[in-house]
Amino acid sequence: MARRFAEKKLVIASHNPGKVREIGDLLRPFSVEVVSAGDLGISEPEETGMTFRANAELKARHSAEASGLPALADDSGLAVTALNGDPGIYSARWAGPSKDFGHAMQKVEEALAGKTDRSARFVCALALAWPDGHVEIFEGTVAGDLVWPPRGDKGFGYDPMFRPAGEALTYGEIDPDEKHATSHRAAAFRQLVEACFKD
Ligand SMILES: O=c1nc[nH]c2c1ncn2[C@H]1C[C@H](O)[C@@H](COP(=O)(O)OP(=O)(O)OP(=O)(O)O)O1
Ligand SMILES: [Mg+2]
Repeated sequence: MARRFAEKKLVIASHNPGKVREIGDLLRPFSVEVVSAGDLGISEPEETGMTFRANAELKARHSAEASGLPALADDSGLAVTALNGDPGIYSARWAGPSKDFGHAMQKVEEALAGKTDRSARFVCALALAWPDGHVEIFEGTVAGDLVWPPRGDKGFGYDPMFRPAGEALTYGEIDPDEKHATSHRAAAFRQLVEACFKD
């Protein structure tokens, strides 16, 4: 049995403003006060894990220990089929220290040159850690394909080149509420809510 969340306050253990915004939106229906790791001055831990789950867990533990509050971390990325799952857990690192996703998307497009399979998926692992060391982890994915050139500025990261299956628009173009209903983050979040937040 998963541990239920019974506290009033939660740290969003992310330094990515796009994610903090999306996770804040997803948590809005639940009466929990949220604060981000950045707001609390918590450092960004080194992401030494080899899986999304391991990195989500280490980020959540780091913020829970630093704050004494439960903490929710997200480790996510774009897995491109023809690139054997790259950039995967290295999705943020492909954007370099200046977090330039125009550059990161260009790198993906260059790596895809000459390949016909443009399918990809976004993966999201969410880890909820309590200060006593207990952790719950959930994973979600969304399938789609990659367009070029990138389109739209409503999302973040690789959103402008990702078109979810069955959609004409990219995640950069669609309404954020629709992304929240269908994304990898939403899929992981539904499991988290089912296991930890529902009465
Ligand atoms: O919905 C998404 N739409 C577009 N791009 C996305 C999405 N979800 C993850 N991504 C890409 C960009 C992000 O930078 C990287 C995750 O890397 P990841 O280490 O998990 O996050 P991060 O370093 O940006 O922030 P933090 O670790 O503080 O939570 O994958
Ligand atoms: Mg990161």
